[in-house]
Amino acid sequence: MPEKSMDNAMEAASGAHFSGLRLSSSSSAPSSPSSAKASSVRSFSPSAAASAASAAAGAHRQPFVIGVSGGTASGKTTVCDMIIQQLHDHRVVLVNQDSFYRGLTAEESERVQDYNFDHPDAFDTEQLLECMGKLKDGQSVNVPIYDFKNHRRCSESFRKVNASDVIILEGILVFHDQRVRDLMDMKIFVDTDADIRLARRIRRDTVERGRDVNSVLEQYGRFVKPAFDDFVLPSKKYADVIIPRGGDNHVAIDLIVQHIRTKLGQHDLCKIYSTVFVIQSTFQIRGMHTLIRDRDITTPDFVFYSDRLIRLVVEHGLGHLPFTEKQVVTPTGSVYMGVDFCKKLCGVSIVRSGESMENALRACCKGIKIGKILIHRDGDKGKQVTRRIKLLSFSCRGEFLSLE
Ligand SMILES: Nc1ncnc2c1ncn2[C@@H]1O[C@H](COP(=O)(O)OP(=O)(O)O)[C@@H](O)[C@H]1O
Ligand SMILES: Nc1ccn([C@@H]2O[C@H](COP(=O)(O)O)[C@@H](O)[C@H]2O)c(=O)n1
Repeated sequence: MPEKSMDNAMEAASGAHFSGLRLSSSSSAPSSPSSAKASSVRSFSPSAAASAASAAAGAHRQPFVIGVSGGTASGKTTVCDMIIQQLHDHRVVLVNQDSFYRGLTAEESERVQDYNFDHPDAFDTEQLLECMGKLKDGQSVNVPIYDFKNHRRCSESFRKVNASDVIILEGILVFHDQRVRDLMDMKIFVDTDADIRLARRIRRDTVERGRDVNSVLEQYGRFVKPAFDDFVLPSKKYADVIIPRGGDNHVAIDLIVQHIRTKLGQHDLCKIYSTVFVIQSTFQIRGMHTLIRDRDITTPDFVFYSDRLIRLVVEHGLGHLPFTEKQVVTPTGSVYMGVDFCKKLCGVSIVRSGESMENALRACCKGIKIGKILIHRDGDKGKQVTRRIKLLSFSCRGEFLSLE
């Protein structure tokens, strides 16, 4: 695995409360220097780097899917554009539910003023699901382009949408069908006053969609408002986040973007490196990370809280080691079906990097043998760096936990 990319990924995902560990099992002594830097605790194996690298190469990263719903002209598209703009360092694509409006029959086209474009049946939801499924699977898709002036899809042109880190699905009824909702990692409802929406709709439909004011008002009263009350508003309950005032609400959009960034960080890391485990953050953990980052902390406090954090990482790392089943008889005579720790466990700490973790490992594993590895870097800034590895006074067979 390219060491740098692993380090960078860790760094990017860390925030103030990240603790990572990478594991693999080995029964041979350490031999490869190439995987010797990156995380906090890991068992040492020459194959670890290779398997993680192949996981990185072959792994398909699941995109983060965001649904954005709300009434007509509430500002859904505007909010999506703002999110996309602020997530500029991620690949984000927008899919509009409008693209999946069904084509009208000749009869329907003749009496288009009687057609209800706000009813769930107006959309080809099966096609939408197929398209979203492909995108989630990492395939690119051709999305139809809808022509609002002529109420039909452009038959000869499509918009190619590539697989991406983030997929935003936007539309008045994207929360209506449970199968569509189930695709979403986050649901946003844009909540804008009905009068404002109607005013915007009149302006937009007359300027951009080739309508006259009368037809907009007629359609609004007959179909748009009733369907909003019957289908759109009831789907608001599925939203995780409700944004009042749409695109004017910069605070809400900032918070949403921050949340997506955090999710993408952890999401990516664990997907790319299948042997990376991220310890669940708690206020205790964040509190300790805050203390040790405070430049005014005293040395004894720094040591105390670092040790506590290290202990958590070591405990967590041990939890990923193999075990065997074991039964014991309790003092009251009942049988307890438990597990036994792995028998042969050794620690290897990287000199000047993992030694601070040795005490925690000793405290957790009675009598554990800990060896040391010295990694010597030759080379200068800007020049090629080679590493020489030296195993200092150690012999042990079994599971290795490397501390670095
Ligand atoms: N915060 C806003 N202030 C003023 N006009 C807005 C605002 N948000 C959207 N609009 C306008 O209202 C219309 C509908 O907005 P849009 O984002 O396309 O809504 P939706 O996608 O929900 O139909 C567009 O013409 C847009 O320029
Ligand atoms: N041929 C069509 C298709 C749809 N509409 C209206 O579009 C609205 C949904 O789009 P928004 O951008 O406003 O979310 C919906 O309310 C339909 O009435 C249309 O007028 N003609």
